[in-house]
Amino acid sequence: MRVLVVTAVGAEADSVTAGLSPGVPVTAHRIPGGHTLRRCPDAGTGRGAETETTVDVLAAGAGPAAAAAATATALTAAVTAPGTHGAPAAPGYDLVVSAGIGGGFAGVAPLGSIVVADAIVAADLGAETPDGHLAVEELGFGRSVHRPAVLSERIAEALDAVHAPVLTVSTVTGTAARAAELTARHPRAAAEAMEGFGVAEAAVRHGVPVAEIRAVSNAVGPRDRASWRIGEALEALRNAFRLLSPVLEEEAR
Ligand SMILES: O=C(O)c1cccc(C(=O)CC[C@H]2O[C@@H](n3cnc4c(=O)[nH]cnc43)[C@H](O)[C@@H]2O)c1
Repeated sequence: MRVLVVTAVGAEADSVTAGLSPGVPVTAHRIPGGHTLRRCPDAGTGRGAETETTVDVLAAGAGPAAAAAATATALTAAVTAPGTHGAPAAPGYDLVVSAGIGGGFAGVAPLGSIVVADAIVAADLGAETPDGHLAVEELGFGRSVHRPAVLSERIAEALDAVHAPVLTVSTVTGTAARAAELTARHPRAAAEAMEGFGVAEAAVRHGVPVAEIRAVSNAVGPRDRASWRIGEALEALRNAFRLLSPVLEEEAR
């Protein structure tokens, strides 16, 4: 099984690789666009396992556009032989995972908890009107929701995670009013982050199932950067990927 994990920043990618391949050196592979894939060989139980699970981890940059561009590049690179254009040369990825830290909605996802998306929602894609936000579906073009891989439910269970919608925003929520507006529009939302929908757009266009896993570093609401618990969230992310390993291995059988 081949899995691509896309984070925003290097610190998140470090947590993912540490959880998947503790103590095992990862190798670096350059792909177009100036990106580097960190390859975790034998992720999963590895060492003597019957099947091979290879996970590539990519720090794509922050925001949905950077995430979509880098994910599409990695997905294309996986099936394209060097020096050719469009010739399938290798089996591509079986799963793409958007992962990192995120904001948690009050009463649903506390600091340090893990959220696995049951919907990946572009919460600010649409139009603002005097009567409120209109999603692109209501405007008659595009889509604002991607449904994650069926495997997400199993992942949520294994990670003891909240299984609920994760919103993708281009601007981190910084007021109680904005948090309330998002909650009114998406009452089941558990977390917000900035990349999931971009990763999903690329994955869906390549026909690859997608999942999103977030470790909660801060509450969604009035901006208070001093209260962000990034270290704890990165540790929760590492543990989540430790728990994910056997799920991937089981899926590969
Ligand atoms: O400063 C650091 O050490 C550090 C380490 C790891 C990650 C960061 C980031 O700033 C990551 C940015 C990334 O985090 C997501 N995020 C986190 N909280 C929220 C939020 O409340 N609303 C939206 N996004 C959030 C987001 O995906 C960013 O790309 C720093």
